[in-house]
Parts: sequence; structure tokens; C-alpha cells
Amino acid sequence: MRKSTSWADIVENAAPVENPISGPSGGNRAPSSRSSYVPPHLRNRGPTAEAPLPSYRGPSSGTDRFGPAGSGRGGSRFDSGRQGYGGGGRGGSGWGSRQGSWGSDREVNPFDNDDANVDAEPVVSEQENSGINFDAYEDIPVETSGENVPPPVNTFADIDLGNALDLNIRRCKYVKPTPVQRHTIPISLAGRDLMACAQTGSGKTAAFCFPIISGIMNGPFPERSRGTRTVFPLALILSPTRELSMQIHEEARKFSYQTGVRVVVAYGGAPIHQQLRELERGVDILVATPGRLVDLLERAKVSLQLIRYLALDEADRMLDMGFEPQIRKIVEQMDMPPPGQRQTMLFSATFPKEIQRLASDFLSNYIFLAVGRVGSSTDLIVQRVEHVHENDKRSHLMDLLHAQKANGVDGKQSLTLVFVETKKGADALEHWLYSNGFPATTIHGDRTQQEREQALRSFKSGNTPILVATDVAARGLDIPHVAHVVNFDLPNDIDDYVHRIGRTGRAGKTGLATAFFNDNNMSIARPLAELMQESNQEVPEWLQRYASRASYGGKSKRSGGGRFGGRDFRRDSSYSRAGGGGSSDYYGSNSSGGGYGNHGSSAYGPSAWD
Ligand SMILES: Nc1ncnc2c1ncn2[C@@H]1O[C@H](COP(=O)(O)OP(=O)(O)OP(=O)(O)O)[C@@H](O)[C@H]1O
Repeated sequence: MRKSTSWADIVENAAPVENPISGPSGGNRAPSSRSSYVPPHLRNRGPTAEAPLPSYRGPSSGTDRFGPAGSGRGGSRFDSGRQGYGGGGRGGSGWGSRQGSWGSDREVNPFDNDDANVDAEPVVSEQENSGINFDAYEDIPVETSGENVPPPVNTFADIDLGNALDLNIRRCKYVKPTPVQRHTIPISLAGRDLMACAQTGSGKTAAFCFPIISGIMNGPFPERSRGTRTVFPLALILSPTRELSMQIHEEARKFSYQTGVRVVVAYGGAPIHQQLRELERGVDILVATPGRLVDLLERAKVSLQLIRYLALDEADRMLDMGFEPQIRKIVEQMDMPPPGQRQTMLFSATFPKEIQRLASDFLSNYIFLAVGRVGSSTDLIVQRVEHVHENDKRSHLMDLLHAQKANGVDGKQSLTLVFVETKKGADALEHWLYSNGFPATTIHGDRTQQEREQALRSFKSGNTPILVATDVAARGLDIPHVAHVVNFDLPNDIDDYVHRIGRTGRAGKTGLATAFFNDNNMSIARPLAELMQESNQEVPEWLQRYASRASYGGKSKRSGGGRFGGRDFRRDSSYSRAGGGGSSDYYGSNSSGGGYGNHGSSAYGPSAWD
């Protein structure tokens, strides 16, 4: 076990001993009457803490990507109608209040328990963190490409994220950054655009949230008024599903607790008026699904003019055929500052080359990062493939569930996620399971949002330990204690398989994934056998035979092979020939090469997701 120094370092280097909950700046700060911009970290300071005027500097002090001070965008229209700032912020004296920076609203503690009161707890040890097997990360393969890649860090203490954010990291019991965090946080703090490919469950959410929150805490950014018809967030995080947006929002709220940075979520299927009310109370970071965001933009409730940070989670899904037009509209046609004037971060566990090509339109001089497979769907998940005829699937599933029940921990059945291809199929299987004595529920695009949320809650709590799902639950969802993922119907696309099985084996924990294969799944035989082989899984001989018979077919888009979940498409000789250019301007080019209409493939339109 390596000696943990990170939190000791943080504590040693922390600002003078102040209680984070009832620090000297307290909550009874008089609202400032000054009309100039006050960055969040200074908003709770005493009257002597003069804030600089807006300078339109970027998130990183080391870059001038957003141009010189007062370079034209925004301006005085945002300088009126300012309300009192209550609390939040970072550093020595500013963050003691529990109030948010957007006014006197009391900030609800997003931590489940007393974790907000970190000073009352001993410094957590490595063993006490949330279960990441850090030893497994020691020799993880990492590939970076791009110009002047900032070096990775080893501990959170090596990065200046600000005291308030550091405390929240500690409240989350994150002791050490995961590999993707070690590499991407310095890159993002340096103001660089990023395309990052790292395994499922490896901590990508924090990897994009931390630099955004820290950047906003550091400001300055133009002042924005509250209670106006249109709101101007500084950061936009887009994700493909409602549940994933809700989850990112919950995480981001924890990370930004008492920082003065306000996070709001907007997604379809839920009443828009409630979301509008939240927005009107102020927003720094907007987490959204594309459909609801377009709605808000068209109603002029949200403006993207002041966006400085854009993050696309599950970026390859966001840019495949189902979503790409909406994403292009949001990013290119709705007043968002162009690449170079905003910082763009794209994250996923899979990055097919043709999607990388499309994504490069949104990026400027970006760094590509692929973090190897340790901690991923492939090393910590035991993958099994069984040949099961279509008509035998149900009884086979029942055998698996019986076996699992018998192996339950502490008399409790561990959670099982069963993926099927269609919404009807999900309902039918749930009904069948239920009538055979297995407590199951279902999540898919035909259920109301309320039903979807209720199903997820019931599954997470263990009340209904079997969840039958379509691909709406395949990506991003972080549900502790999912011990088994069953691909009752295999997907056609190997990347979908990677995301599905990634619902288990997260954050260094082990998991099991079982797939039912039959003649209907020929198209995935070869990529599946390859994936399993790459990750040292036992590949049945019969699957090898299917694989050698099968051609790749139209659906396969294995990202890069080798030991990585993806490879920088700019390294392809074909890209160079197509106009990527020589080494120096090669990485800086925003050219997509043109003509890539036939990218990706998806059976799911955005409406079922968003
Ligand atoms: N540094 C850390 N230390 C301990 N746990 C962490 C750390 N960073 C993240 N985690 C935990 O790891 C789990 C997985 O993180 P996250 O959901 O961000 O994964 P992901 O890479 O986005 O996965 P996916 O590809 O499936 O979306 C979460 O429960 C998160 O709280």
C-alpha cells in the first residue's frame, strides 16, 4: 500500500484554521452595492475585498485564448440589476458561509449525511476511500497526442483547485485522482481543449467538473443579473439521457458545495416551469440534455453567449446520427463563442474515429488522451458469453438469477441489470420475471419520466434488485452494487456492449457480465471475440468460429484496437493525406476533412433519450 500524502498535504497547506461551516465570513454579509463584477470566490468577502472589473480572461491564467480584456463580447448589458451576493467562494476567508453566491438562498447540503462537516472527521486514509483499487492503476497505459501536453499530477494536492473544492473532494472521500483525472485535470486547468477516452467507471465526471468549477471560482467573468428573462450560464455540460444529466448535476452540486458556483439541470420529460424557476435563481453551470436545451434556447430563456466551458459527456453518442444535428445547432448556431474562445472537453469510454473527425470541428488545438483499460469494463469485469437460443433465453435468465440469489451477500440479492433491445421486450420480460417471483422493474423511453426515476430509485435502493433496461440505461449511470449485467439481447454495436457492461465493475470494483449469443448476433461476433481477447477473457471456441465466419458488417466501429479504448484519429495517415497537414499545424487544424456524412449508426432517436 502506498503511503497516502494527498490529504495530509492539503490539510497542511490549507488556509488558516477556520471552520468551513461557520467560518469568520459567516452568513451575515451585507449585499454589496457595487455594480462591478465580483467573482464567486470573492462574493462573500468583506467590503475591503475589491473585485477586479471583468476582463474576459479565460479559466486559466496561463492562456489568452479568450482574448484581451473587454474584447467585445458581452459588456455592460450584464452589469445591471445585480442582487446581493451571499456566500461561497474559495480561499482564506471567503467560503465560510453556507449561502450560495447567487443570493440569500440557503444552499442545501448535497452530501447524504454529516460529510459536509469534514473538520469533525479524521483525515481519510487510502483504505477508506470509495473503493478504487489504486494499485491496479500503477502501470496503466496512457496515450496522449497534441502539442505541449501538460504533465500529469499524482495527488489532488499537486493541483490548485481552490480550498472549497478541495474540501468537497475530501467530503466525497476521493483520496487520489484516478488516472483519467491525473492526466486531464492539468490539461484542462491549462486552458486546453481535450478529447479524452477512458474506461467506464473511471471517474470522468469529476475529471471535467473539477476544472470547470475551479475555473469559475477563479473568474473573473462578466457579471450576470438574476431574475431576468434570459440567463447566461458560463459552462454547459451536455449528456445524452435525462438520468445521466440528473446524475451529473448531483455530482457537480457536491463538488461545488459552498464554492459559490451554482449548478442547474434541465432535461426533458419534467415540467419546464420548475426548471425555469431554478434557472432564474442564477446559473453558472448548466447541465442539460440537448432537446430540452434547444427548447430553452428557442424560448430565449437561456443564452449561450457567455459560455466559456463546454463539456460533452458520452461525446461519441452525442455526435452520432441520433444527436449530431441538435448538437451542431447548439454549439454552432446559438451564439456560443467559437472554438478558441471557449474551452471544450469531450469525454467518453469509446471514440470511433469517424466521430473523432466530426468532434474535431468543435475543438481548437486539442489534446487527445486515451487512458488504458485498467479499472474498465474489460479488466475488472469478468465477461461470459453463452450460446442461448431465442426461445430459451427466459429460462436461462431465471437460472442465472436463482444462482445469484443463492450467492447473495448478507442475505441480500445483489443488483442485476438486464439489457434488452426493445421497449416492448423490456415490458414483457419485466412482467414475466415479476409473475415468476422475481422483483423486477423497467426503464425505457416509453415510460413517463416519473416512472423512469421511480424505477431507478427502486433499483438503486435494492427494493427491486432486477432492472430490465433498453440502451437508455447503457451509458454513464453510476449505480453502486450492480454485480451482474446480463445482455439478454446483445446490441449490434460493440461500443454499446462496452458501455452496457460498464454499469458493473466501476471505480476499481469487480463485476460480472453475461451475454446471450445466438445466430441473430452474427454482426457482433468478431468485435466481441476481439474485445474479450484483448481483455484476457476466456473466448469460447464456438464464438471464435462465429467470429472467423463473420465479416465486420456495417455496424462495427471498434475504436482503435490495441490496448486502448481509442486512438487519436489525427495519427492516421489517411487523415494526414486528407489535409491534416504536417506535424505542427496538424494538431491545430480544425478541419474535419469534410464529407463525413456516414458516421456512426444508432437505432435510437434523441426523443427516447432526451
Ligand atoms: N478520485 C476518486 N477516488 C475515488 N472514487 C472516485 C474518484 N473519482 C471518481 N470516483 C467514483 O468513481 C465512480 C465512477 O465515476 P464516474 O461515474 O465519473 O465514471 P465515468 O468514467 O464517467 O463512467 P462512464 O464511462 O460509465 O460514464 C463514481 O462513483 C465516483 O464517485
